Amino acid sequence: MKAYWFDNLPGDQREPHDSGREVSPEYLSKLGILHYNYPSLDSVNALATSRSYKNRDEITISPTALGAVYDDKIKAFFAEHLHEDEEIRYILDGGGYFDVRGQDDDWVRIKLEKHDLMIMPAGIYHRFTTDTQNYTKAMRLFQDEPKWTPLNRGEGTEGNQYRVAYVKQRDGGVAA
Ligand SMILES: CSCCC(=O)/C(O)=C/O
Ligand SMILES: [Fe+2]
Repeated sequence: MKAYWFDNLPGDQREPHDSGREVSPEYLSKLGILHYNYPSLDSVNALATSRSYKNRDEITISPTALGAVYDDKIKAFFAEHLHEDEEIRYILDGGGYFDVRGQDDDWVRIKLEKHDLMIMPAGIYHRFTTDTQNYTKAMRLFQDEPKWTPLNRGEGTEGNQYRVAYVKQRDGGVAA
């Protein structure tokens, strides 16, 4: 895993877009992002149990696996959105980038590789893309229903109760 500020330059979303400015694990944890490297599924299972996760699935995101819909799929994942539940993503093979919004609304890019596991809080604005390998195989762990439900930013998300609670927690309990 490596985290850095996104460079905001135009170009293919799958390129690194590395500004050269690293983001520390402390800052990520302030945003509510936790990261582990788990070579064994035993650790993933233990974490899932400790956080009461009930469901999981596996997804392969590649032109071979998805065929003609690959481009549409990575466009959909790259639209800025939030989820109303905490989510765990565990990279089984390949890699990819999660971009999450920092406190000043700038993008932090998180590069995930095989055996990286990330916990993302409910309410954080984010997006995902494959990298230039065009191959991500991931386990998605869900606290409840095994459903990927994105709420795109701007469609009433500012007043969403999970968004409001997330911002309050992130900013130390002081409403913005
Ligand atoms: C790498 S898992 C697929 C993407 C995903 O689950 C998600 O929530 C993108 O924002
Ligand atoms: Fe998402």
